Amino acid sequence: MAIIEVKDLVKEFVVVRKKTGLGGAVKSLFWPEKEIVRGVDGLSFDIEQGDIVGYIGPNGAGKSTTIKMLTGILHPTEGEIRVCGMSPQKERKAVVRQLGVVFGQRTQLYWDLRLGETFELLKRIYRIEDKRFRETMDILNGVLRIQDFIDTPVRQLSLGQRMRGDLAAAMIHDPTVLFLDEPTIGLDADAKHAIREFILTMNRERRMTVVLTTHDLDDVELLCSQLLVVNHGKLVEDGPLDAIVNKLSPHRLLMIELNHSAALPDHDRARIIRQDGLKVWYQFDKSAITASELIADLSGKLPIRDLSVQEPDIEDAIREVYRTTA
Ligand SMILES: Nc1ncnc2c1ncn2[C@@H]1O[C@H](COP(=O)(O)OP(=O)(O)OP(=O)(O)O)[C@@H](O)[C@H]1O
Repeated sequence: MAIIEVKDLVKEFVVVRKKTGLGGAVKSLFWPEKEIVRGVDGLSFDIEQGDIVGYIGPNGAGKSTTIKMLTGILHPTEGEIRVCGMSPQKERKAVVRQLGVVFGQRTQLYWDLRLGETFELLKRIYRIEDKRFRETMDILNGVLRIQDFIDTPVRQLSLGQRMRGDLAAAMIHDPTVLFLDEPTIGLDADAKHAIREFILTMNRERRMTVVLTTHDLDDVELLCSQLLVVNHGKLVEDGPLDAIVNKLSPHRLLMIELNHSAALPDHDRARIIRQDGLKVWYQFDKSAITASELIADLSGKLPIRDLSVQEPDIEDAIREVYRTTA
């Protein structure tokens, strides 16, 4: 079942073009030159319940604008949105009750409260039963280790602790969909690991749908079952990461190191693209032959000392999507 449905979504912003110089500034004041910028330009997609979806694109692609419309903060210029079957604009309160939202760059915690007090406050605001609250806190403690700093005032938390606190706070009311905007930005390896584990755990244990905006392709690779790639406000790719990478880079490389020099056999579904001393590289199309079939074919004909299969670089593939849709 699609938990998020987006159809022909458009968001336009009216911006005033400032003119240079004093005369220009006066002109802009009295005769502002307005221009319409399309932050989101006809997006349509569905997100299924229980998926972890990477919503990615270069700077200015329209990611934050989309998330703001999905969470009811901004009103679309055109198009339709359904989140959990409701309109985030018309039924904002009911939709918000189903959502957890975390922006990596901004905290939603109460600066002057201790972290634990914040959780208690949220428990009361959302009227969460004691038992459910304790269960949620147990899961959160297990993955995010918030017990270590639960009595620390929010203003004294490090960035990594604060982010763990923000994620935990977004979970207290047991949301159906979690929106995460750059959740690992600026964090060390340990904190990133904890946050990724947290996302996977909540998705597994509570079947939570996660929409993740990130520039960190490790997040995408480690977490996302589906990708939506946007550029200039338009959807340019939609599908699993593997499928997108395969489409853009269908070739794989098999590197073989020989024990001693030997005649190199040709293969009808692979071709030699490089040779360096006792090393040789065969390029093959994954859809035509698997790596193990190719290795089996070559192993009887070549004195193989070592081998490795080289997968295409994900960063190169994504950069290629951005470049070709720029
Ligand atoms: N309030 C606004 N007023 C005018 N233009 C805006 C406004 N908000 C966004 N835009 C424009 O809409 C486009 C999309 O911006 P958005 O912030 O959604 O991009 P993004 O993909 O989130 O970028 P980033 O990765 O840099 O955060 C940009 O051209 C931006 O300048």
